[in-house]
Amino acid sequence: MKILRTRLEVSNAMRLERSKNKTIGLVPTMGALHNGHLRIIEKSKLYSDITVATIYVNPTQFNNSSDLDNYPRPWQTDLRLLEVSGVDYVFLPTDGEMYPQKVELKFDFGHLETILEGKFRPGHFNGVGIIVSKLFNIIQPDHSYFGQKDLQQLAVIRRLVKDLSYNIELIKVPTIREQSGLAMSSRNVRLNEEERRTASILYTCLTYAKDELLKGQDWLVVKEKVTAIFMKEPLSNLEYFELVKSDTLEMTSDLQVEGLAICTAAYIGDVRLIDNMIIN
Ligand SMILES: Nc1ncnc2c1ncn2[C@@H]1O[C@H](COP(=O)(O)OP(=O)(O)OP(=O)(O)O)[C@@H](O)[C@H]1O
Ligand SMILES: CC(C)(CO)[C@@H](O)C(=O)[O-]
Ligand code: BAL
Repeated sequence: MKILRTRLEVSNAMRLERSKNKTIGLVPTMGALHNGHLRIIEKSKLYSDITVATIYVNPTQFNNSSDLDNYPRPWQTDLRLLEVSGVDYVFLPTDGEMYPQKVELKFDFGHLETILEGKFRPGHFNGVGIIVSKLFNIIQPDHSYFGQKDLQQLAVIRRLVKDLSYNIELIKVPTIREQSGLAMSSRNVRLNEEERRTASILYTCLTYAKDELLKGQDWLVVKEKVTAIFMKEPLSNLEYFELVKSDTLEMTSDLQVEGLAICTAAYIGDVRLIDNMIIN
């Protein structure tokens, strides 16, 4: 595994691989790697000839400075995990390398900016759009891999690829969970034991709601019951629990729509977690 720290090192390495007719798979991450990331890398290794993982905690996508300060950064462990998982290259840039100057560019992702994560994390998707475009431009991958856990992020990036005519195939990897159902997430390391037990409430409510909807229960009734479950749990604070179209993320309450998902975000203690579940 080669560690690349500058844009120049990346473009030289990628030029070499392309001259050998290798396809390039990009796995963007913010580090603090877990089995969700490792599953994405496995998928890339199966489908792309060369796998490039990136580790960069992108400041422009954080709408909350204490979230940025507290984001875990166990780089040495991450590098060991990447080495063992057989990644070919890891790009580990500094802030100066990614942002040699302040970016004032603004994306407009339409309704995706005003609902769910877009609504609760103002500016977040603009920052994601900026960093993902930069990574696409620097690495120029054939394929890029993203987790289903960040379903709205995937919809944003799908739009970015279309709107900016990137010739990149996006590949979605299903959510990997702990035994309790809790979706693996780098922020889980900030949960204490009691919070970690409580955090499975997201998965429990998603599966409960899915079962109820599949039995034909009305969405608004289900949502009210789930809200009541969260209200009874003092360590939790529900931000949203919404039924959406899984490709565009538009909100709906129409169970006849094909391709539905439920998306949720909640604080457990002071850690904000997100999750989602495909319904049909
Ligand atoms: N449990 C998971 N299963 C599958 N993919 C995941 C999972 N968790 C994260 N990913 C994906 O890994 C990629 C990198 O995500 P990131 O480094 O932000 O990790 P994270 O666990 O989502 O961290 P956090 O949610 O705390 O920011 C993204 O495409 C994300 O969707
Ligand atoms: C795609 C990403 C690496 C961009 O910083 C981040 O949003 C993430 O880890 O999901
Ligand atoms: N995994 C999503 C990145 C973020 O929460 O900022």
